[in-house]
Amino acid sequence: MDRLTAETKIKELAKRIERHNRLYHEEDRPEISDQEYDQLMRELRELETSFPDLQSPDSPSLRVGGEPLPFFEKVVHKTPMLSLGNAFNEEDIRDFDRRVRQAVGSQAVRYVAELKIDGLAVSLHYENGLFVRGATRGDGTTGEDITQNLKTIRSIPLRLTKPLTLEVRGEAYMSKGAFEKLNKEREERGEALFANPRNSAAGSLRQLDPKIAASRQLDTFIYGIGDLQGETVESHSEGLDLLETLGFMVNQERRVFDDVDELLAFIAGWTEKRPHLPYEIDGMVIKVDSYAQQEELGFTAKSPRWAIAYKFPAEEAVT
Ligand SMILES: NC(=O)c1cnc(N)c2cc(Br)sc12
Repeated sequence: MDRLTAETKIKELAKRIERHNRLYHEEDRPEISDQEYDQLMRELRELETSFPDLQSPDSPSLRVGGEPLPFFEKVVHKTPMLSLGNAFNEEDIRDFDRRVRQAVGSQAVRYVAELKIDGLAVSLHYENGLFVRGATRGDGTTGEDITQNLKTIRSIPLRLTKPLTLEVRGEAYMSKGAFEKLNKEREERGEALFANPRNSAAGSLRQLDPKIAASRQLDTFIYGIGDLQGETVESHSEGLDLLETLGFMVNQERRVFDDVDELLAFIAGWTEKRPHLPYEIDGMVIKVDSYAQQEELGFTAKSPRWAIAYKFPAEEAVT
């Protein structure tokens, strides 16, 4: 096949596969069988193998994973990935609020409260709207390059809706349902079981063979901007809205609060509702919304003064 024909065929196959992905994953109304879908993917991968420079950086073939890596490269994060101070009760949250208000003086303070997803923290780097590198948190400064594994997660966009250069942070996780299904399959194969969804997500993403990550139902919630070129946002909630517009999966259970009592009621509410979520959370994250106030508050040696993690008490084991 000549190059021009191959280029046309690759574009046509990618378009068809993306349409069937949407029909299957988003609309739950597949039009072709798994075998027919696999055949389309085989044709695309064969052409991309014959003409590697014709593989688009957002090709659907990247979702199934390529060859295993010999090892993971190290990645230095553009800005360090945070670790958060912890709060364990209402008084700790009120102390946090008092410290914040003392530091910002008479200014009004708005908080954003979000669910603290129990998964594996990841950093995703995009250049001109294309996903180019993804890494684990590691020690907060240096992580492992798990780009090929992350490209198999469908909720991670390979191409953003705008050609921006930015670095975002989030959590890769496995839902409770996917975790139960995976462990059932492993039990039937006589394999060791994963202890919990977080371990299974971390274990899946730290495999050198990306086909393993591709075979696991992993998902993401993106919750932070590490570096942003070409756009300005003034607050964390505005940043989350931008992330959603760009095509990232941003958790909907977020709320802004101007009053600490309402914030505490929201936290109490999720303590009750937590077992009914389809994914595991281990607490709530409360952040000062205004970036200007975050700047003013700064960091301690370990973590930001403008955020705190409220940790839920350990869930009683379900007997
Ligand atoms: N929404 C958030 O900020 C959030 C959610 N889930 C998490 N596991 C974490 C961890 C840090 Br550090 S922030 C954060």
